[in-house]
Amino acid sequence: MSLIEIRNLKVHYPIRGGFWNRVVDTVKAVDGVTFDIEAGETYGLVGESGSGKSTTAKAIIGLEKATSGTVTYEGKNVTKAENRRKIDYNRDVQMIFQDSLSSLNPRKRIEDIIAEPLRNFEHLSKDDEKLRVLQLLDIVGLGPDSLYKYPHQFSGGQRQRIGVARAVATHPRLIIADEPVSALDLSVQAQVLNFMKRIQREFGISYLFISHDLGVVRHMCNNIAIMNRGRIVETGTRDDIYDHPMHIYTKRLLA
Ligand SMILES: Nc1ncnc2c1ncn2[C@@H]1O[C@H](COP(=O)(O)OP(=O)(O)OP(=O)(O)O)[C@@H](O)[C@H]1O
Repeated sequence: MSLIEIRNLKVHYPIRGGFWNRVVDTVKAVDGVTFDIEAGETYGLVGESGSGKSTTAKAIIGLEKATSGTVTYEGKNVTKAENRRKIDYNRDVQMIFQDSLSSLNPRKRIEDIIAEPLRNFEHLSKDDEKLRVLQLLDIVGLGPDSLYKYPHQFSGGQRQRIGVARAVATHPRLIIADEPVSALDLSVQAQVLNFMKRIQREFGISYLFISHDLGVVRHMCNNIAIMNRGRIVETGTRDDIYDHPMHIYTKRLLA
């Protein structure tokens, strides 16, 4: 059994228009996507802008409703919100976003931002909570003086580390990282990616790693799926995809 199994997942958006506001068309953002992620691996989801990567991620974590298909986590069907609530899914599966400035609440101090998932899922005393937040900051290489600062007081790379600290706060099994380094300078990208790898080794986390950047994916991922127009057109190991691409779309991406 894999950690998570995605089967024939579809997310279709109705487009409404005209005087009666009827459904005039549908956007098939995700149109029948199937893949598995094993415990401890980094699974890459690659494709151009608009191919449906983010929508796939949101449907897996429950930010977007699946039109059809299933998501099975440790053998349990978590496609519906009520089933996700029954097990620890919302604690076990966390997300890191591309744009840390808009995904971190600008009015909250770093202490509160990182403590938020702890407050939702664990009921720690004030002292224990602060200790955990300090440990998490330390893990991502930030000092105790960060506690009382606000997101805008950090660089993009530091903010991404704060996003990583928040994501690992509840000891998740899977982190969905949607273009986690795309907004960063090359030198800072490497730093954040190496952090993510270290945390993966230390905590035994799996990643669903979403990117349009094939260099970054090659550095990070064991298995890769290539997405185009809402569908997966090719899957394989890193070597399969980079050394022997089969699909014309994959060849084009690599070129
Ligand atoms: N709420 C929505 N309503 C209608 N269409 C949507 C909605 N969200 C996404 N789409 C469309 O679904 C398609 C897939 O979008 P998605 O954001 O998943 O792609 P992506 O591969 O993640 O691209 P990017 O890297 O640019 O975010 C796009 O054509 C997009 O315009």
